[in-house]
Amino acid sequence: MKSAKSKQKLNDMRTPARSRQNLAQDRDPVQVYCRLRPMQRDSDLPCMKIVSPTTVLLTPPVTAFSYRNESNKTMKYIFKEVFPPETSQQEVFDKVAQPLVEGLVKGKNGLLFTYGVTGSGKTFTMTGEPQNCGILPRCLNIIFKTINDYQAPKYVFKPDKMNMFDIATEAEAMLERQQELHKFKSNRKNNSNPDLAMSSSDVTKVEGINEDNQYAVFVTYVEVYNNCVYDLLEDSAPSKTLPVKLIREDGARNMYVHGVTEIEIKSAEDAFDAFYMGLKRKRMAHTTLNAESSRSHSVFTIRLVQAPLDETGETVIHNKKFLCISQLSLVDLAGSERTNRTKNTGQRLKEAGNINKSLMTLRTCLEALRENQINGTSNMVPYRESKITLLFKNFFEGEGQVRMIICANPRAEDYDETLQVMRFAEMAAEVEVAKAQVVDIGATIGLTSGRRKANRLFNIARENIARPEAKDLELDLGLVYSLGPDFPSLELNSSQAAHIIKELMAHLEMRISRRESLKRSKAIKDERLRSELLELEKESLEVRSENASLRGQLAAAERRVKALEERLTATENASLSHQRKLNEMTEYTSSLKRELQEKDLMLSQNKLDKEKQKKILERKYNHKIAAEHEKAREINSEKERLRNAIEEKENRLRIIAEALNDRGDIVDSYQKTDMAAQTGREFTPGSTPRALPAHLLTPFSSVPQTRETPTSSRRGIAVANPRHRRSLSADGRGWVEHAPNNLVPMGTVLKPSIVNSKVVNKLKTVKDITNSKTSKYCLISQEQDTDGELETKLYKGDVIPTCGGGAQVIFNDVEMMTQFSPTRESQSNRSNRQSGTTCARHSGKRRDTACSPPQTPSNTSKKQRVDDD
Ligand SMILES: Nc1ncnc2c1ncn2[C@@H]1O[C@H](COP(=O)(O)OP(=O)(O)OP(=O)(O)O)[C@@H](O)[C@H]1O
Repeated sequence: MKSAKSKQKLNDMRTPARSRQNLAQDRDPVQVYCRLRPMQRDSDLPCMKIVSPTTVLLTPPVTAFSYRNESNKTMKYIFKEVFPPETSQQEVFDKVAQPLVEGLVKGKNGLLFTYGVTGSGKTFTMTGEPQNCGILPRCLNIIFKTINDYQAPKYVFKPDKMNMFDIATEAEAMLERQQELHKFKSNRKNNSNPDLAMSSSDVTKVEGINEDNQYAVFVTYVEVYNNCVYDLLEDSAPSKTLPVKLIREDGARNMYVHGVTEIEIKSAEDAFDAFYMGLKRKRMAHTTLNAESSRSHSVFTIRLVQAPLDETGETVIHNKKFLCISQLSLVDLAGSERTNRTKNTGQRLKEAGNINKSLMTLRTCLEALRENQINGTSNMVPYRESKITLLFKNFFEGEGQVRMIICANPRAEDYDETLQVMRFAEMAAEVEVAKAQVVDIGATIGLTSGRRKANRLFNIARENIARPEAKDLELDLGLVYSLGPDFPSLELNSSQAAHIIKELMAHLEMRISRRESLKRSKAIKDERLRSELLELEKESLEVRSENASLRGQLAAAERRVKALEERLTATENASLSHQRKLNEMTEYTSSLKRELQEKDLMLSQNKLDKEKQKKILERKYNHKIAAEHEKAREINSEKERLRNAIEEKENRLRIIAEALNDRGDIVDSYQKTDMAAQTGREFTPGSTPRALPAHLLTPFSSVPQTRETPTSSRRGIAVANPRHRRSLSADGRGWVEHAPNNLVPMGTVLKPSIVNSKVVNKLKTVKDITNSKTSKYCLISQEQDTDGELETKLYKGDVIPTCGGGAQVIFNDVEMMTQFSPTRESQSNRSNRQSGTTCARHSGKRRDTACSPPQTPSNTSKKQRVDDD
């Protein structure tokens, strides 16, 4: 029984180039070469110059975009080697690709890709032209030249569709070969392009092949077009669209194209057939820059399967664990291009976008790898963002050799794109890849080397012995089972009979003893053989039972794998649709974001406008408030002034009232006389009294009392003097007289006469009060008192505009006019008087009513002004 350690060792040997995250391993940088193509026209100006076998200078022409935008310096780029335009295809192959083929044969993985601007010679370098073939045909030629003598019969190794290989028995392989022969005869297709093939005499072998192994070559050819993988070797009608293939990870964490057609190739010609068939399917499109431009990345992969021969050196060991699979991927990347220069539109523009995006992802991946390697970080490398990088993942994370040929067109016209390519190359050269280890599996499992050679010699010898002319050959067969030389002559003659018999006896004795010893040896060997056979039988039984249980496990595992595969396919489909949805949502989100940004912009603009308006309004408001304050101050000072005036008047009135009380009886006669004297006629009802002294006619009068006049209130009231109308009613400001409809007409001089007023019976709209003309408000009401006398009240106030645009009325005056019937007995001490009208004004809390007894005839109204606070 093998230990787990030795099993692991075998596993490692089986896949020498599988991914291993052993960072401590030796590493090699990605080797970057540069190949300049010849100039197309004599008139073309160059922008590149080779200054040494490893260095080129890149000088910006004045027409270049970068000339204007960046410092127009000449840049120096160093490569592993720079190939001038005159370098032959063979030279490029020898320097770049042959070491990769050597590695392939020794079991190492290799990746070679051509990178450059469209039309720079990538396809020329990779594929070449008729009679001047490129790297790919040369690789195929040299591989077959090298392994030709060591190839396994066809169909011994069979792809298991999961990136691994099964080993068939010789009989199974033969059956398949016969079936293929039958099929081949019935529908033979010729895909080959003789021009692409090379004469095998031109080719040399590579060194380092292990002669104790058997080899088989398999090829796949896929293209990555618009970030989808297509199988170019798929057996389908050329007119049919190829299905998209998925990239998966196998058990050893290697990426592979699931379900890709992997063709076993037995000669370089077969390989060209396959390649040419794929080439025909490759999408080509015309662009303005290059008439035969590749619109997709194409990946041609050569897988070399090798298995050690058994100890006889005759057949391979039928154990998958001992298989060594190495691959060489030759990648012709689509050209990077500036879309505005190619003038592509529609589908071509989309292709260009996808090409540039995948190249950008390749660049990003290499940058991330380099960062991780330099800084010891383990940042995620975005392999999954593009199919081409996902497919290359193993090369960068596992072991192997990665080489890149930067193809450049030295003409000045291409400078801007070439500059980007050079920067990419500079960066890629700093990425390191782990070195692959070479392992001889046969030696590891205890097989001696030279088995194939020994077997060949043995076969030659056997053939030679079988030949008739070989009977004379003296063969040293070593220790063989023989009883010795032939019997001596048995012819007896008398003279020598005794001697002959003696000789014969000796010979027989020798033969007998020899036979005995051979019998003993045979018995020992029989015994040994028996025991070995028993041992083998036992082992065989164990193996058979183990085999049976393994078969059961395998069947279960296969069922599981199938179920998992189905689930995986479903998940991948779902993932694809999710990815599509995600893309749509991302697009939608970004459009929403754009909208949001626009709205944000508008909002901030509005906000700014509003803030501006707010500031203007604030300024206006502050002015208004200041004006209001000013007005309030004015009103207060006016109030103060009026209060003082009222107090003064009150004092005077008090004095007058006191005087009137004291001299009540004098007044009548004095008044009559005085009035008669002034008017020169009799006082009649309805006439206007005019002759009262000025200081008594009005409380506002400032005329001093020069002579002794009675200070009776009766004398002081300007009952009939129209000049002494109530000042507030006649101040000429805009009034609103708000009076009921059915106001009893007074028709006397005491009727409130308010100039510049507007009479309304009903306040219909706010504008009745809130307008620029109205500043005073007077509400008139009439009612009968308990004695049935008519009482008219005038509530007066100031109309003050409010901040909100309305108005408030501050009542500050009440004027009352009461009509006394001449026939009614007054309860007061003036009850003997016939009739009269009193007038009172109220304001604030204090109500100070003083009704003078009527001095005038009954139809004359009498007005008295009582000023309050
Ligand atoms: N080193 C060279 N020597 C001679 N001719 C060359 C060389 N390199 C390129 N050419 C010619 O230039 C033309 C364009 O080359 P090619 O098709 O290889 O470009 P490309 O980089 O593969 O373009 P694309 O990316 O568009 O496929 C071809 O006709 C080819 O023959």
